[in-house]
Amino acid sequence: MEQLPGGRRLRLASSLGLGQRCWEVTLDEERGLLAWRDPRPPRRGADNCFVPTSEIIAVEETEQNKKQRSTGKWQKMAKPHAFTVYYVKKARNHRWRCRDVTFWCADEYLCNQWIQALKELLEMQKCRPKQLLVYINPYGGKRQGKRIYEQKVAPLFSLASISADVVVTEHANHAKDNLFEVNISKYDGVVCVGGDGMFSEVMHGLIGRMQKDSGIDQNNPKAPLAQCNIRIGIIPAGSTDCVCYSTVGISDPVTSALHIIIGDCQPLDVSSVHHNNTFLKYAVSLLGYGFYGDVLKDSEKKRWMGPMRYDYSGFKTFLSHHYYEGTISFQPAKHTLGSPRDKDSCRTGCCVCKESEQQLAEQRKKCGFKHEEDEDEWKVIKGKFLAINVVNMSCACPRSPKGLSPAAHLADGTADLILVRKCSRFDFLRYLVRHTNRDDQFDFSFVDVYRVKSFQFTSKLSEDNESSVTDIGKKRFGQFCRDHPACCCNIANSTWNCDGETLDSSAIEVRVHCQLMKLFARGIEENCTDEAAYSHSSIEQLL
Ligand SMILES: Nc1ncnc2c1ncn2[C@@H]1O[C@H](COP(=O)(O)OP(=O)(O)OP(=O)(O)O)[C@@H](O)[C@H]1O
Ligand SMILES: CCCCCCCCCCCCC/C=C/[C@@H](O)[C@H](CO)NC(=O)CCCCC
Ligand SMILES: [Ca+2]
Repeated sequence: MEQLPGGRRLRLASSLGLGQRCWEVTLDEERGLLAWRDPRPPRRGADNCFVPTSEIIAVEETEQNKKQRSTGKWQKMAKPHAFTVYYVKKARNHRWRCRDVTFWCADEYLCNQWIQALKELLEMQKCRPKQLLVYINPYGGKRQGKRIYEQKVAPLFSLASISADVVVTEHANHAKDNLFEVNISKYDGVVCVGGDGMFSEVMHGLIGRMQKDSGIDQNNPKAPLAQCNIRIGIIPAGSTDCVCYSTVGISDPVTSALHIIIGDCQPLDVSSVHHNNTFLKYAVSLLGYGFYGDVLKDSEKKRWMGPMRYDYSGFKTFLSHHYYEGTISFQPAKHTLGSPRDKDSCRTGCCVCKESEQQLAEQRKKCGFKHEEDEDEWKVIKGKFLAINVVNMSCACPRSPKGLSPAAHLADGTADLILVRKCSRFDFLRYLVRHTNRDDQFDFSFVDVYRVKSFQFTSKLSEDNESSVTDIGKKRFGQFCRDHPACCCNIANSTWNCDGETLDSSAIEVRVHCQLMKLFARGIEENCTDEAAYSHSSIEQLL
């Protein structure tokens, strides 16, 4: 074993037993890799194996009578001194699994040396959580939250020596209210088991608590908000699971649990939504008026259908083909790199998001948390819209694998504003189908997209009501289109879909807060399988 001057281990290399043969096993702290290689000349199927030390989940001394994971049979081990390393194995489509490998050592001293070196390495990973607060929504999605946590997640947390205080929610807002009361400093993170609605609850609890503790008035739409540094982990068990899918690349409970265990960190933009100087909600994925608002409103009555309710209400809303009149004002994002029509998407280590992080740090240095007057120009658009979507992230989900705005960034301080103007049913269907395939969904004459940092909307109905509150005729005719009774123009307002929750007001004011919170995630990885991420030559070098 080589030593660093301070006595710290740099490289541990031994010949250890694995299966029926001896393998060369190397732990290189400097390169952050554990690798094992069959020293015999390569043959088909035989391979070098390696795992980044940051992706080791646990190391355990192996009991002499070890139950073999693969066969489930009890097998008396031939050699008495062994240790097992549990690690992340990256499979296709961003799916992660926990795998283990058991190495046999010639003597107890060598075995302990390896266990100690690996345990010290794990101790050095300071970003890993030790104590978590877990909220489970037993009624989200297919109502499997409790089972998913108990069978798939809790065993992994205990393997990684993470302790968890678990709350199974008894009613809506249970988690949110609870977060205002708990001793939050006790925890290294909060985990929600459920869908986007459950995530939204936990996020509101944490951001709200943070503002309360910092004396910030959430009702002031211009107030700079205090960043929330405690990370949230999402174990997907909902109907859409858009936040999980867009930040991890898959909606899979085991994958998410492993991102939590290894302590990943992904900053996330959050939009604040206000009406008349009153705080309404925060949003991280979709703020949708028109189509997505109407789908949500209809689907809420059909919760008993589970995730299928969105297909049913989506179809119904599509047939109704309502459009809505209103005025949109927005401030275009000027200081960020990138545009919604970019071909490249936000990926792990995204340079657009990094640039925004630097700008944010500089701005904080310059004016702290003081509000800086924003003089940037506003653009105004009036029109008739089938859908108005404001997305802080791509909104990729299993129904729409590249999302509503494939090039939107998770942490650049901007949102993409997508305006779908009145068009034929056939054209709207063509647009919706492009949510599900690779074609450019902005390449339509009736679709416009802008990257914005703030946004306002007023419906024609509320403008009319405000400008002529005494016009009794208008009020009496309420919901009907007097000019064209057979058309799809809806004099009633639509509803805002805010991350899957409805908003009470149609007139809203939205501001994007750059990187207001953090998730246990790393964004979507470009080369997601181990084989793609590490070239064989770099492993050859190590061994
Ligand atoms: N015990 C509970 N009883 C009833 N409602 C609850 C309970 N716990 C949480 N909720 C509420 O249920 C709502 C929906 O939950 P969740 O987001 O987990 O599932 P979903 O709506 O099926 O999935 P998605 O949001 O991904 O479409 C949340 O807004 C949350 O506030
Ligand atoms: C003929 C083919 C048409 C196919 C159209 C498929 C379009 C799917 C796009 C899905 C976009 C989801 C955006 C995310 C929204 C979430 O914040 C929200 C809460 O979970 N989910 C919905 O509102 C649920 C919205 C579900 C809409 C159907
Ligand atoms: Ca963004």
